[in-house]
Amino acid sequence: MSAIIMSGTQVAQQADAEFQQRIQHLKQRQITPGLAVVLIGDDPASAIYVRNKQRRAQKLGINYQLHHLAASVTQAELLTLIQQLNQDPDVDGVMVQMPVPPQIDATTVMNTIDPDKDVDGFSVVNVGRLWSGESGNFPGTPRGIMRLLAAYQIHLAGQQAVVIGRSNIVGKPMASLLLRANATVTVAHSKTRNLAAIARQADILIVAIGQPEMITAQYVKPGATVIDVGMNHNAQGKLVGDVQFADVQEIAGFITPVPGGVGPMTITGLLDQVITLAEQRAQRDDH
Ligand SMILES: Nc1nc2c(c(=O)[nH]1)N[C@@H](CN(C=O)c1ccc(C(=O)N[C@@H](CCC(=O)O)C(=O)O)cc1)CN2
Repeated sequence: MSAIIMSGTQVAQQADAEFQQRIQHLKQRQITPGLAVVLIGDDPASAIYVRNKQRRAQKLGINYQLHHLAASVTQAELLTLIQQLNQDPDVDGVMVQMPVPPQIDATTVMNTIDPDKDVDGFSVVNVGRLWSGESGNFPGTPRGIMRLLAAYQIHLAGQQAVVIGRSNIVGKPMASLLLRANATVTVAHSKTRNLAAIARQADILIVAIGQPEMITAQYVKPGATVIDVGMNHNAQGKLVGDVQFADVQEIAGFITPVPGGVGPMTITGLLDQVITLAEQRAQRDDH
């Protein structure tokens, strides 16, 4: 039997309907959520992702600022811009699109963004909040995946979850959010031995390794939920995930497609976070 396909596109549309209502409430109180995105250089994939964010944010009535900087921008120039955005009362969330060019130290940049405007949740303050179970800003992709799992009523408590990939953007925060939802979590990576055997234990398998179509049916337990975070171009130039979709959909219970799976949910996770920050601003105004 073929897996149920988890449509990020559809769940993102449903989320936008909820976001519209939340934004309407804010606007009744003269507050418009504000998002500032900093894009450095001309990486074609980043340009597509930023355009997708802009389209959705503007459709919802979010005040969207794009700061497109030259690939040669200096670290000092970038930090000056971030400090200006930190001070701007109309900006609720600030993010710098990754990856950044080699002269930029991404860690310093992330930790220069005010933690309460760090909409990506990449700063050490928000990473600490995430792992210590506090509320804070958490990265968009794992947040979006949690919403997608909830939309398809995938039970998490007590389930075996295996996250393949240990990046700060996806793997580590994903593991933390699954742990917070009471899943039993294993994080595997490029040095993991017997990867297929470990992956086959998963009721929920999250794959974020950046290796086109590496995960075949032999890595998947029958009936498992498979979430593919990969976004790669294969030899024919086609956009594919880290999972061999045609092969794995024959064995999985649920599976995300690429495109139309995790990508739209990443933007949903981000927009949810921006609106939440604007709601917090409204609460502060009340006091
Ligand atoms: N500062 C950040 N940088 C990056 C993040 C992030 O969360 N914060 N994540 C990724 C890129 N990303 C968000 O920024 C992102 C990736 C993919 C999509 C998306 O809409 N994908 C579409 C396909 C798009 C295409 O045609 O290529 C889909 O999957 O359907 C949106 C955002 C790295 N950088």
